[in-house]
Amino acid sequence: MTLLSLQNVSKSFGQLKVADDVTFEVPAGQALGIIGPNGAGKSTLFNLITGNLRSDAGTIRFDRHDLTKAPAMQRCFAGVGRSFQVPQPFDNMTVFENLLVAATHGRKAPERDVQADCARILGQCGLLQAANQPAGGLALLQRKRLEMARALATNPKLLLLDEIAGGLTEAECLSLVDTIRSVHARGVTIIWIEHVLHALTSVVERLLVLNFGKVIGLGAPDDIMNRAEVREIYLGAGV
Ligand SMILES: Nc1ncnc2c1ncn2[C@@H]1O[C@H](COP(=O)(O)OP(=O)(O)OP(=O)(O)O)[C@@H](O)[C@H]1O
Repeated sequence: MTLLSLQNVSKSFGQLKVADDVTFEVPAGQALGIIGPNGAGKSTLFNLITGNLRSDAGTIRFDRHDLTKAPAMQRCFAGVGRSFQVPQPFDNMTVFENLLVAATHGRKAPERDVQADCARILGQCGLLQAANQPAGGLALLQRKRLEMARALATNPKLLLLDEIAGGLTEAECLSLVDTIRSVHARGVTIIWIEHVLHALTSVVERLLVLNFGKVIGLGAPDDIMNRAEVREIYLGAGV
């Protein structure tokens, strides 16, 4: 079953076309990676899927519903969850309280109904020890984990991860990859924008390449990375 489908989606900022006739589908249960140079329009694509930005043209369908014109909150209720490139937790709240806020608002559910699930998500994301610490005191890896945990607290069918491995050491990155794998193994569909390629390709089943807002490749990671056009655009001429 197709969970997410974009048909001919376009978006411009003035003269700059950041999504150019983008069409692709993501089957339920799959993990898709998105790569492309800086400024290619990757985060903008997430903003179009989540409703933080409205597309100029095209159709966005999710879980059999047309969400093209739906506001961000409605898409969250429908099951679209996301992490942001720069984590922005509520610094003065504890880690657990951060999850409760995401769960109660993201699911429209009373606190008593989401507490147990928030505790489970803390465990899954390796944050149980930090549950009662203020989020503002967390180191980068834990902030990234909290960013993902907050998205999971909304109970998403589709989880969008925006450069969640950026800035981590190799060991931190590998531990985060393990967590992402465990989330995927529970059946959550994932779209992951990432520059850390080895982390990305160790999780995703397909790669989509964006350049100047256009999809220039979509397929198995090995096939995509072996294409001359992709290597030139993404890794630099002559690679
Ligand atoms: N709200 C906005 N108004 C005007 N231009 C914008 C806006 N948001 C993004 N842009 C521009 O759109 C282009 C695509 O930005 P976007 O953040 O989607 O790229 P990206 O592929 O995610 O890049 P990176 O890998 O550096 O995160 C960039 O040139 C950016 O400066």
